[in-house]
Amino acid sequence: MTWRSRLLSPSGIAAVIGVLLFLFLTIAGPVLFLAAAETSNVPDRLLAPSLARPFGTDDLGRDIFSRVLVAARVSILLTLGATVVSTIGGIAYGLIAVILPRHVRRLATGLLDILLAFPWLLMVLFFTVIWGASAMSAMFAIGISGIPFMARLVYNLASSVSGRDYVRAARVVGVGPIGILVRHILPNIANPLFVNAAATASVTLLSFAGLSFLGLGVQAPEYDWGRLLQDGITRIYVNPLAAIGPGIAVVLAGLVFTFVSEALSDTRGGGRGAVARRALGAVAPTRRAGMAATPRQPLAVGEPVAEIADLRVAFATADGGEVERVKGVSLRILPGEVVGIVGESGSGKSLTAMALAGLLGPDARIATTAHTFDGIDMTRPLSPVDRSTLGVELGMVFQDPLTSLNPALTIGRQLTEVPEVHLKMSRTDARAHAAAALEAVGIADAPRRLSQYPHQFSGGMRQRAMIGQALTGRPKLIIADEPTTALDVTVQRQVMGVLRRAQTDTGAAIVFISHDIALVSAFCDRVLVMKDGVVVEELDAQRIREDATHPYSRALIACLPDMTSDRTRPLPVIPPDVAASALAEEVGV
Ligand SMILES: Nc1ncnc2c1ncn2[C@@H]1O[C@H](COP(=O)(O)OP(=O)(O)OP(=O)(O)O)[C@@H](O)[C@H]1O
Repeated sequence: MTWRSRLLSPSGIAAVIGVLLFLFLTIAGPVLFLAAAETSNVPDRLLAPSLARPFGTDDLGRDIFSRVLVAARVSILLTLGATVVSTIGGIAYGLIAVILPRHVRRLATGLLDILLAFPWLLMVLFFTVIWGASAMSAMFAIGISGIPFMARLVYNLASSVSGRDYVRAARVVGVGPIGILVRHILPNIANPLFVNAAATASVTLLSFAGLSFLGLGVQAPEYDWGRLLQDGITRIYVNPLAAIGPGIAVVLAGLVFTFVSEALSDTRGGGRGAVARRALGAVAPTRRAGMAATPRQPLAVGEPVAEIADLRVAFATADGGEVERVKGVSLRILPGEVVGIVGESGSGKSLTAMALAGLLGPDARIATTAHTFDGIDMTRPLSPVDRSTLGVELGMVFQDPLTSLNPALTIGRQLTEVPEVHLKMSRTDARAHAAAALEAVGIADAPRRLSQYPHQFSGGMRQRAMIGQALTGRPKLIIADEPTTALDVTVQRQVMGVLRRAQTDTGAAIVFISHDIALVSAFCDRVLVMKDGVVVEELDAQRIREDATHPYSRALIACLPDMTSDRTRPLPVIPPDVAASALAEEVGV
């Protein structure tokens, strides 16, 4: 839903009217109503409600309605102040916790959990008692007591985003932790944070009213709605409106905060986009001292563009052990070569490809005897120059472009990153370059499309935009991890055509991962068949039917229908037990 349609919805209109009303009261209330609110007029004391004085007068003859209007400024400013304290504190704590090393992070989240288990109101009372009863100390007490809740929310949201493909991809091209947080994580969690902050504001308002009512908030002669409530409660049986009036103000302001929170929720590209735009300056390749760039030399004839030898990838198990998911895979990709990897789900295809790109997370335990990309030794810590080379020469196309394109940034912003940051182009040149890349993958009206967000693209267009992103550099290798699995057959053909054209235009090598052995053999030069973390067979793509000898490869091929297949019969399936025992014999695992 766009901002426009949100604002025109009933809750949007209510939010706008409410915000304008309370804004007016905050600015003009004390100017317009101060005289009636604060001038004592003893002959008029304790008057009953009337048209002229809707809530009656207090024991000094002051108009209670005017006092409620004047109190709006203090009540709302204190509420906003406390909300800002808890929001900023929570965002800072939550985001810093996400980038801490694992053990310190556990401590930080453990502390949060302890604070969250502690009753919130007790914490507020604790701080107000320590700092003394005043409006400011109440504001900080409420604000600080709200930090753990906000920090937990930020931490959870940021953790869920930090594992996304686009964050991993940003890491590999050298965006530092602060850049990742500000540019890729914060914009994607900003929307729920805004919503939560607005919703928290109504609770904060009630807390202020409560504290002032208890005599721990705003002190006389100052007054907010809570204090007025306290003054009126003593006469509740004589003049109920003296207490109900300030209560109505609290309820109305709370409703406005709730409407604002509803209007903020579910808007795309607005709140998040705004934060993203403000954050654009945060993109910078990480500079690490003491790391020499690998000297750049053209590849010798026959030298692979990427190579990984005896790759083993393991993960820790809950019982403290380790489970190996990739068991000694070796892969050598020559310039311009198209290599397919097929295998059942969980056979280790993606792990192998991610390891090749240096994109596996810190939870993966990786061992290799050699790992190079275009002459860069990937087993060493990479220098900023190496990372820049990777950003320009390595393209990734993932299965789900919705998780690999950053939803908070326009397509243009994402496609100009490599030309601007790594190819050092000016913003205008980078945009023209990105538009050309979009056109190269068959997206019409590219300049306009660059200003759109990923959700405004169809699935096939998003996938083509991902391929276009790879083309904005000078790709030597494109890793396409099941790029067509989520697409229907027609769109699948278009995307395969675009990938093929990208390969012939740039001369890049491609590693193409799929479950679909027919698709892989039609597209690739060579096919690796994987099962249970092992490459069980390597075949010439043109001759897989003739050359396949391994039982698992033969079983995969047997599942393919051909001109002689009886279409009235169900397709054969690979019996798991038979295949497993045959494999055990074959590969000795
Ligand atoms: N971060 C992780 N932690 C623990 N196990 C993991 C992790 N990532 C992958 N695995 C496991 O490693 C195995 C291989 O995963 P991988 O993603 O390479 O499979 P795949 O062959 O690409 O499968 P699919 O075709 O379904 O994507 C799977 O059993 C998976 O559960």
